[in-house]
Amino acid sequence: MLELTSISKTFSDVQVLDSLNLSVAPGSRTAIVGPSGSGKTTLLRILAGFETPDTGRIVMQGRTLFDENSFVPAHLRGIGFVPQEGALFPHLNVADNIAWGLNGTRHEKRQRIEALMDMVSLDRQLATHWPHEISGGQQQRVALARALAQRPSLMLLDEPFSALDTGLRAMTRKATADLLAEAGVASILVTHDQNEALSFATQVAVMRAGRFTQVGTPYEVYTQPVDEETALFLGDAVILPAQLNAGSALCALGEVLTDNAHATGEGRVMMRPEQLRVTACAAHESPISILDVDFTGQLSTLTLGLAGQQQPVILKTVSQPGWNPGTSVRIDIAGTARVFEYS
Ligand SMILES: Nc1ncnc2c1ncn2[C@@H]1O[C@H](COP(=O)(O)OP(=O)(O)OP(=O)(O)O)[C@@H](O)[C@H]1O
Repeated sequence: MLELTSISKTFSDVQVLDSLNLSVAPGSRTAIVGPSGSGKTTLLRILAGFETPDTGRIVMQGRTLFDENSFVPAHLRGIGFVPQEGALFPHLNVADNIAWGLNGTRHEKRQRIEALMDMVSLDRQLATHWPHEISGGQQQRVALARALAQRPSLMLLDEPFSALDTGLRAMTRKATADLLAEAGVASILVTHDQNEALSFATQVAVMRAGRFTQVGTPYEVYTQPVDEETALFLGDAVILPAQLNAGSALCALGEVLTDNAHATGEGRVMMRPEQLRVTACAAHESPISILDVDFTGQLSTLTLGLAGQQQPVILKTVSQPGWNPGTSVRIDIAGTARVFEYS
């Protein structure tokens, strides 16, 4: 439903977006994730029509929103926008915030406001409350209802959950994803939180310095990241030098199957912590030992000394009894390791 082609943008000689391409399917949820300053908000503002790209083309549902000859202004794009922290009008109550920009008679507006409040699971009694009288999660729902009031085909969400605390954040995120799915509205969420991106989206676009380094399903980008930086950005990873041998590799943790049947020679392999099972064993059974344990409850961070490797391996994993500095451990690897750069 949305096609971006070769979108570039420069601010005072600094290239902020560099030839971006992206397809968004009808009713799908895309997350754009990347470190601060990578250009996520600029892209969202370009899509909304608040900013103009230098070059490129934006087509939504067969209609060209931007190219060298055309520019459709923000209010005619049929795109909803939920900014960071909701940005409600403080001098309007909840109902008037939602009704902002709605046409129709008083009665029609009232019915629509109630339907929208039901849609985002807001108690109708809150209609007369002021933004400062409701919680952060409720404010986000009002902002969402206000954006949905325009019946958009596409919803843009700019870090909309960042001000909420962890539990409420996950709940609001899930409710928003469900709601958009039910309404059949495609959405693009911008976030620097990789867990949020993986959990919200059906498609994740990883952004770095104005480029998409990878676009794929959450599972693809997490398990098959294109490079080490992307791997580490999306979650914890153990990355080790290895001797590759067409489908397997020998690294400091032992022999491991790889996802690359062709790679041979020197290279590097990546494993996610959940692939590694650490079991205490007798000293003669393994050359790997625990140098340090940081117990934080469900998870512990282990610093492991590996024979033949100067750098210790840091591994965050589910806590087990009997882990102490000096304990020898065996590591069993599940699944395949991802191969990076090989000669
Ligand atoms: N109007 C502007 N004028 C000049 N530079 C700008 C403007 N808007 C953004 N930039 C610059 O463009 C770069 C990308 O900014 P952008 O806000 O898009 O990044 P971001 O990935 O959304 O970051 P964050 O996660 O911190 O919000 C930054 O270096 C920023 O300083």
